Amino acid sequence: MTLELRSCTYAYRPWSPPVLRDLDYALDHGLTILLGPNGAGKSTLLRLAASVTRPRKGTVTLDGIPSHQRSYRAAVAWMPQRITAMTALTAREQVAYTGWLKGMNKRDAWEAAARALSRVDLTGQADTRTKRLSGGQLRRVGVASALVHGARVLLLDEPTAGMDPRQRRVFRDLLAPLAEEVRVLLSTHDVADLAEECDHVTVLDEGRIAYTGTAAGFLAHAPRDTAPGRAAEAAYTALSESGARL
Ligand SMILES: Nc1ncnc2c1ncn2[C@@H]1O[C@H](COP(=O)(O)OP(=O)(O)OP(=O)(O)O)[C@@H](O)[C@H]1O
Repeated sequence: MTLELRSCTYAYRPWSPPVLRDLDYALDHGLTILLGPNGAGKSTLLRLAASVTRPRKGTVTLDGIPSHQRSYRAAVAWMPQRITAMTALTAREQVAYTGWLKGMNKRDAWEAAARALSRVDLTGQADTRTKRLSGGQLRRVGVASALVHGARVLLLDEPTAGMDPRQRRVFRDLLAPLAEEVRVLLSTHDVADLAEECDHVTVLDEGRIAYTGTAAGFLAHAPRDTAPGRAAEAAYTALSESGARL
C-alpha cells in the first residue's frame, strides 16, 4: 500500500506564498513521526493526505487512487488537533455516531465502536459521557473514531499536545500495536518522547522535507558526544541547524 504526495504545492490564498512547495512524499509502513518547527507545514501536509483539502498543484494518491475519491477517504482516517466532546453522548455513542456518519449502518457502527474503543484501551470508559473524560482520554476517543470504519492509514495531528507525561506514556503504548495494523503518520513537538520508539521520522522545514527515513538514520544525526537519552533532541537540533536537505 502506498500513500503518496507527488509534486504537491499548496498555498492558503492564491496570492500568498506556498506553504508546501513541490513536495514529494511517500508514507512508509509502521509508525512515522512528523517533526518540524511551528509553521513548517505539518498540519497542512496531514490535511492534504487526509483529503480535507486538495493541492494547488500535484497529486495525492493511495495505491494510485486520487484523494478526492470515496474509496481513498474510506481508507484514510484523520484526527485533527482539537477533538470535541459531543454533549450528552457516551464514548461508545460518539465513536458509533462517527461510524454512522461515515456510512456504516447503526448496528455495525455500534459493534465497531466497541472494538475501536478496545483498541485504544477505553473499554472501561465506553459508557462514560465524553464531556467527563480527561483530555488524554478524549484524544483516544478521537483515535477510536478515526479507526471505527476500518481505515488502513491513520493521520494524527499533534495527538499528545497538552498531555501530561503519564498520559503521553499511555498514548505511546497504544501506538506500537496500532502501527502493526495500520500505517500511522503522527505530527508532534515531543521529539524526545517518540523518536526512539517509532519506525520512521520525517522532518519538515519551511514546507520542504529536511529528512525522511528510518528512526535509526535520524538518530545518527546526533553528535557523537550526545548524552544517553538525548539523541532524538540532538539529532533534531543538528538537522535544523544544518538546514540539511535530502
Ligand atoms: N487557515 C489558514 N489560513 C492561512 N494560513 C494558514 C492557515 N493555516 C495555516 N496557515 C499558515 O501555513 C503555514 C503552515 O502552517 P501549518 O499549520 O501547516 O504548520 P505546522 O507545522 O503544523 O505548525 P504548528 O507546529 O505550529 O502546528 C503557517 O505559516 C501558517 O501560518
